[in-house]
Amino acid sequence: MKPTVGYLGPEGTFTHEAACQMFSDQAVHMMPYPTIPDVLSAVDRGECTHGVIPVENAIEGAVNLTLDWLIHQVDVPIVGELVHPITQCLLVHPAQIDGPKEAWSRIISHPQAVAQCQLHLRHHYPQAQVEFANSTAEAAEKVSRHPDEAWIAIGTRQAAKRYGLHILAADVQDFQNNYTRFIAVGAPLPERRIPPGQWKTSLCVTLASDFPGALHQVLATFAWRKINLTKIESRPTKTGLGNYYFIIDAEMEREHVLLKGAIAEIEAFGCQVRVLGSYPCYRSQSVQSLSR
Ligand SMILES: O=C(O)C(=O)C[C@]1(C(=O)O)C=C[C@@H](O)C=C1
Repeated sequence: MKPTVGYLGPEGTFTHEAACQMFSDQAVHMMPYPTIPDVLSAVDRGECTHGVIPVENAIEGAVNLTLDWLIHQVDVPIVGELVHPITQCLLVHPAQIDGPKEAWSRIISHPQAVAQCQLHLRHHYPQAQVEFANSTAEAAEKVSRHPDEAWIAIGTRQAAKRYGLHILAADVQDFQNNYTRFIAVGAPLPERRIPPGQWKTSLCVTLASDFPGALHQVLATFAWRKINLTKIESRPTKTGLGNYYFIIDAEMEREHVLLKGAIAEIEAFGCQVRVLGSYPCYRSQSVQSLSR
């Protein structure tokens, strides 16, 4: 049976681009879901073998919804990562392109996309109201259904094609080098033709309470073994003010003797460690040929 890959849809999202890249070497069934929790729940209850969701953006930082759902709501391992370039485009209905710049009344997109372009939007469209959507492609699809409205969606070039929209401006994010890290969750990823750039293990560490210097101690455990950490993020445990988990990404396989030793040492001084996944990391090749 073909693997089923759930992703944050509809077709034409950045997540869709990332999912097509991750599974470009094999026949899979692509299944769009309207929200990140829907993707994760579908994998958790076995409706999909895999799920692809965003986890971190170079401009806006962590996608908290993804982290919180992985920690609190589901038990699905991270099995792969893809770093994918993000080019934000302003997409409008072809019936509206001749109007004056001041006439654009609404800008619709995913909150992450709006945040990545906020300076551009303030400068060029200060009059426009912002409306949030579940994804950039959902916004594009909405604009396509309203030919009489002077609305702008922020999204992908692929969404312009799929929903018959005109690209008013491309590359409108406020900073160049805009990349998003996407993760695959669920069953192990089939081997890809291109070798991974690196291997990471994501850990969720709960510090021992009333232990001065606990975080320092945790970090020292990695430092003296020379284990490279690529990210550390704190998220509330949701049990009270000031209580946090630390999500730590280490550049090493879970089975490596040094990482096993580090985890054992952290647990020995009273902290809890949950392995969220140990996985290969890839970079996007090209986003031109996305046809699934
Ligand atoms: O809405 C989309 O197109 C998505 O894939 C979501 C998402 C995100 O949540 O970060 C993905 C990449 C971009 O950073 C903007 C939006």
